[in-house]
Amino acid sequence: MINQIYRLVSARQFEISYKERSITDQQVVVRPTHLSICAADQRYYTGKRGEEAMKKKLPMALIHEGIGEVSYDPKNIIPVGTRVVMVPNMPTQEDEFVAENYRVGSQFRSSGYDGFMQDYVFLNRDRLVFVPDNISSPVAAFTELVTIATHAISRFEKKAIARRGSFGVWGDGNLGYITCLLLKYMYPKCKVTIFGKTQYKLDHFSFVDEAIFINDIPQDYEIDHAIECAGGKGSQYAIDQMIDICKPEGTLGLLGVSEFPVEINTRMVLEKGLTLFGSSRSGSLDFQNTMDLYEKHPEIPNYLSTLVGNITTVTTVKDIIAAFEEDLSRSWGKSVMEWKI
Ligand SMILES: NC(=O)C1=CN([C@@H]2O[C@H](COP(=O)(O)OP(=O)(O)OC[C@H]3O[C@@H](n4cnc5c(N)ncnc54)[C@H](OP(=O)(O)O)[C@@H]3O)[C@@H](O)[C@H]2O)C=CC1
Ligand SMILES: O=C(CO)[C@H](O)[C@H](O)COP(=O)(O)O
Ligand SMILES: [Zn+2]
Repeated sequence: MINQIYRLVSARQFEISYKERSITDQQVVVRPTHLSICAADQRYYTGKRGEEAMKKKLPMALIHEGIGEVSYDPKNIIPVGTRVVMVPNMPTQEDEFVAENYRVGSQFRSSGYDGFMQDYVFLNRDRLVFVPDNISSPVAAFTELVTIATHAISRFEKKAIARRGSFGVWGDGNLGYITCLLLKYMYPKCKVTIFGKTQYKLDHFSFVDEAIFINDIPQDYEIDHAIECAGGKGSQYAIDQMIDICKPEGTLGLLGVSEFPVEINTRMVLEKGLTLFGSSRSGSLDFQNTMDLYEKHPEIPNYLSTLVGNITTVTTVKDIIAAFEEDLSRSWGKSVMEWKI
């Protein structure tokens, strides 16, 4: 069959490519239905990803957050129409020690490999996760972003000292919201504090124990552990504060992506014996764990619906551009494309 792929060719410009795909018994064919825009897609769309990366990775279909409906399973196992989340990471080799999203050979859709902006996506069976009926499609669309927090918390669990009294999360946006929410459900006895910049954004974090403005942190304030979800230029400022107020032997998770290297106060990292860990992307297991968490705590997807910012129906390339532009102009929530092209 001929598949249509909607590729970014340069900043703010998409072109349709036609690719011949043969149907094999190895891959399930999925028709995307709801695609959600990530900050990483926006860095490519606006050209902020940097000249070298743009040159190396484009043309490329964007989007690595999305769900779809199974349109063909060569083994006839998954019924046509089944709603599935698509896992964007594609490992190419096994490693018993290194998680699939950190393996050198792994390929990630919308970062050097075509993302989900296609008529049909061909996926290995282990790259599909079923969506429970009670999860709305717009919320399910950004499951991948939720798995980023699931994955980071699972890494935290392996690295941190046993004290789990309090967490601080920096970044009053999508990832900060999700991370605070998961921490509240996974560590119900712990105090979770969001550190942010903007009152109306902080107002959304109704479930946290405390919200603090980054310019107004009380003197001698302390937390056990911290997670950075700010990204960009805000990362350095956030990491600085995290190092300052984290107790000795605390653990700092770094999730925000920055195009430029950031300075870190290593003297204080050493003095306090802090553990800093980076966490990027996620794997199939994180998707399944996230769905299990939704089933165990149906309040989580309810809270996540607060993040559905805008839904654009996409039937043309012009609509794709409109969705990306609208997303740039919005300061709260996720933008979802209802994929009807
Ligand atoms: N590690 C991974 O695998 C992944 C990383 N990311 C990255 O995580 C970051 C956040 O993504 P997302 O939540 O979607 O983006 P958002 O823009 O929704 O959130 C970032 C928020 O952090 C705020 N902020 C900026 N500086 C600070 C600071 N010093 N302290 C506290 N808050 C601050 C921003 O405010 P304002 O806008 O007013 O500056 C904004 O509200 C991005 O860099 C993104 O690329 C996303 C997905 C996966
Ligand atoms: O959003 C992400 C995962 O959900 C990552 O930030 C993204 O994969 C980074 O990719 P790139 O190196 O292409 O900017
Ligand atoms: Zn992303």
